Amino acid sequence: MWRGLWTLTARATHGLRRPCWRQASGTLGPGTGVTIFALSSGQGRCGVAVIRASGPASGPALRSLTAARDLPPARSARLRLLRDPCSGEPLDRALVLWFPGPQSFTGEDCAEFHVHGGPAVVSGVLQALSGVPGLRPAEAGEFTRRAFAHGKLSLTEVEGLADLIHAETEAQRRQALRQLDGELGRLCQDWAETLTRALAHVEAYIDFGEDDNLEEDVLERADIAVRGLEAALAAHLRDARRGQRLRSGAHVVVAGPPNAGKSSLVNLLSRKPVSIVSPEPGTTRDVLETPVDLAGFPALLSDTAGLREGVGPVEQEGVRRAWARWAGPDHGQAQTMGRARPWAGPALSPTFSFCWVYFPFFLNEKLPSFRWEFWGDLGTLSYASAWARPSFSCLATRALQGVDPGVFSCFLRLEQADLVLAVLDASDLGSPSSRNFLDTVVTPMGAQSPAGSGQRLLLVLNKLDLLPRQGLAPYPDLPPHLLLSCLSRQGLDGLLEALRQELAAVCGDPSAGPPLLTRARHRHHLQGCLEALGHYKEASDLALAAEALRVARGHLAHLTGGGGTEEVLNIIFRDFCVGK
Ligand SMILES: Nc1nc2c(ncn2[C@@H]2O[C@H](COP(=O)(O)OP(=O)(O)OP(=O)(O)O)[C@@H](O)[C@H]2O)c(=O)[nH]1
Repeated sequence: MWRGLWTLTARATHGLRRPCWRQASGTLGPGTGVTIFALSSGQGRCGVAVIRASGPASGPALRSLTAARDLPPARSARLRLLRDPCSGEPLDRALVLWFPGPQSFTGEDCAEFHVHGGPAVVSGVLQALSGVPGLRPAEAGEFTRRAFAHGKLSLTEVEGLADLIHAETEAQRRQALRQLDGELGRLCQDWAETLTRALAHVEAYIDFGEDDNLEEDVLERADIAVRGLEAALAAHLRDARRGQRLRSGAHVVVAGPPNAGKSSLVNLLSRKPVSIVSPEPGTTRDVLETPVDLAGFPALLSDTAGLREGVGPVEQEGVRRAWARWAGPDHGQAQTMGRARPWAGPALSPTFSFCWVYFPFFLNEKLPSFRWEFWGDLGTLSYASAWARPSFSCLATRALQGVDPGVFSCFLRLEQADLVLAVLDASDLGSPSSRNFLDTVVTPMGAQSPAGSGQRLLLVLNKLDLLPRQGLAPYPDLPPHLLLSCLSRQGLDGLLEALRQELAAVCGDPSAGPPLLTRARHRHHLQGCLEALGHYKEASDLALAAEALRVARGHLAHLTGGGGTEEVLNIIFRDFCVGK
C-alpha cells in the first residue's frame, strides 16, 4: 500500500518544481539561440556603466571585443582593452566578467563589460556588440524574464526584484528585499507541499480504500492538514492589506477648516511648494496630491479644500451615496484585485453644477480595467486603474446639485484615506468652522478609529507660535492632539514620530513577522486557495474532495508562477526597464 502512496505522492508532486519556461508553455519560451545585450546601469554620464550580454553568443562576443582567444576565468574580473571587432579601433579599457551558465543571473552564458560611463564609450561598446553575429538588443525586462524561464527566480521573486528597483523609501526596500529573498515563495512552496501530502492521502484512500493494509487515519490526517492550512491562509489574508499599502503608498489626507495651515503642512512634509499658501481663506479649492516619503514610508499626501462652517452631514451623505453608487457591487472586487490612485488634473468642463460620470471599461477577467471619472466644475480629472471582473453596471451617473465641488472631493478623499491629518488653528479653536470640523470629522472618525473602518486620524493643532505663553485655552472635549507650528517648525519631530507610528500600523513592519502579500494577485490566489479548501470540506465524495485540493494547489502554483499565463507575465515584466 505504501508503495502506492509514494507513487501517488510523486505523481502529486510532479509540476511543483520551479517553473521552467519551456515546460510551462511553448509560447512563453525565450528566443532560443538568441543572445541579448543592453546597458544594465542607469542612463547618462556616470563613473562606471555596466553592459550585459546573455545567451550562447556571449562568450564569442566577449572574445571578439577583447581580441582574446580565451575567456577570462569564470566569475572573476579582468582588465582588458575593448576594441571594435570590425574596425579594430580601441573603445575603452574595461573590467570584463564571464559567467558561464547555468551559474549566472539568467541561467545562460553571460558576459559583463564594466566600462567608463561616458555616453561615447557606452554607445561605442553597444555598437560593437550589435555587429557580433547572433546578438540583438534586449527588450525591457528580458534578462529577468530569462532568469524566470530558466527557474532562477520564482514569480514572487521577480515581483520582489521589480519592487526593489522601484523602491523609493526604506520600508519599501526592506519589503522588496524580503520578497526577492524568496520568503513568500518558500511559504507558498511549504503550503503546496502540505496540500500535495493531503492529496496523496485522499488519492491513496480512493485507490486502496478497501485494502485492509491502509492505515485508518489516512483521511483524518488529510483533514487536519487542510484545517491547519486554512487557518494559516486566513491569518495571512487578515493583514489589512498592509503589504499592498506599503508597495503603492498609504493615502494620507490633510483636512481642516479654511486657513488652518493645511497647505503649509503639506509643503512642510513634502519639502517642496506643492500647494499655494496664502492668508486668504479658501485658497485651496480642490484636491492636490503629491507622493512623499513620510518617515521612511511611502504616502500619497492630499491637500484638500477647507471645510467651512455649515458643511457637513448633507455633503457627507451625498458623498456616501455617490461612493456607494460608484463602487456598487464591484467595489469590493476592485479593492481586492487592484489599486486605485486618483490624481488631480486640468479643468475639463464648466457646464455642470456638479456631475460625476463613471465609465468602467472592462476588457476581460484578467486584463486591467480602467475607470475614468470626469468632474465638471471641479476642474478635476480622476483616474483609477484596477484589475477587476467584468462589470455589468457599465455607466453610473450621479448629479448632485448645490454641493460645493471642493467640499465634495474633500469628503471623498476622507472616505478613501488610510490616515487623516486633521489640522486646526490652535489660536482659533473656538471659531464656528473649527467647532464644525471637530463635530463633523474629528469626533466621528476618532470614535471609529482605528478599529472601525481601519482608518486612522491624527489631530494637529497648528500655529503653536501664536498661542499665548500660558498655552492652549482649556477645551474639555478636545481629543488627543499634537501641537505644531508650520512657521517655526516647533513640534515637527513629534509629528514625524507620530506619523511613523501611524504609518507603521497602516503599512506593517516589513522586516518582522510573516512575509506580507504585496500585490492583489497574491491575495486573489490565496483567496482562491481558501475557497477551494472550503469546497474540499463540503465535498460529497472523495473524487470531488481530491479535485478541490488540486484546484487549491493550482492557485498556489499560479502565485509562484508555476501555471503562469502570458498576460500575467507581461504585466509583471512590464515593470522592468531595458537591461534588467
Ligand atoms: N503664525 C503662523 N501662521 C501660519 C502657520 N501655518 C500657516 N500659517 C499661515 O496661515 C495662513 C494660511 O495657511 P495655509 O497653509 O494656506 O492654510 P490652508 O488651511 O491651506 O488654507 P485654505 O487653503 O484657505 O484652506 C498663511 O498665511 C500661512 O502663512 C503657523 O504655524 N504659524
